[in-house]
Amino acid sequence: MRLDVVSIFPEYLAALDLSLVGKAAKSGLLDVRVHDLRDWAHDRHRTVDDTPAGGGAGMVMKPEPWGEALDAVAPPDGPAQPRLIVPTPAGRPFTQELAYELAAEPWLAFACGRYEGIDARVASHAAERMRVDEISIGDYVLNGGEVAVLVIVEAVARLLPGVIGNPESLAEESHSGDGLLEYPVYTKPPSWRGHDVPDILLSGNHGLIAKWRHEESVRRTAERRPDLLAAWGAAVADEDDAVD
Ligand SMILES: NCc1ccc(-c2ccccc2)nc1
Repeated sequence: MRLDVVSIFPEYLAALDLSLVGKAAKSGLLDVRVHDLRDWAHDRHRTVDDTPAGGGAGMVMKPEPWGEALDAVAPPDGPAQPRLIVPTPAGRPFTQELAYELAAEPWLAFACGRYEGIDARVASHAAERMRVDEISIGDYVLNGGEVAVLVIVEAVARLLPGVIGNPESLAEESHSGDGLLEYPVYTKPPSWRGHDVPDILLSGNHGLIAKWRHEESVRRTAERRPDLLAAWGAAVADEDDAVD
């Protein structure tokens, strides 16, 4: 997979050289290219923003540098086009399902907005030649899209074959397998500062351990994410109906 990121703070994306994503890049599983939007701002001050049309507070990112940047990253007459991801509070929610969808793409490009956002014509013009997804990683406002890109890239990269050591661990995670939150995990020592590992986990009875873990997932989901529990309950009911 090729990943391009365009930002006015390219150094923010240095984290992509670390850990899991960094290893995937070094092993050739990922081809990560970070670009400075100001390389396509040609005035003396390399200006990338201007006042909002219609007035209002803050500044908006100008379309011209973005248009040139996207043309340079993904030439319009090129053999292929990337799927363009634009992190924004106004986007559709980023989910594990969408992470799997993006992990199947050969080429992703990320546009990191700053200020009040990017002139809307950048996305609509790009959509004339590439798929454009405006994506939100949650209902809060950041100062820019870079942090969201790090979140999306990590969630996607770890799904790529060969990136994480044990693919089996993907199945038991929260938001992956059965739609419930993950059960609590423990390791040694059996007792630590007066807190003990639940006895069942030391019993060696794998059937009872699996039952306890499922019950803990259901308990946690009910406590923290009743929305997910409702969806899980409906899915289980559908499965039961299908079997009947
Ligand atoms: N859903 C998280 C998120 C993503 C992007 C932004 C953002 C803020 C300012 C400018 C451009 C993007 N804020 C929140």
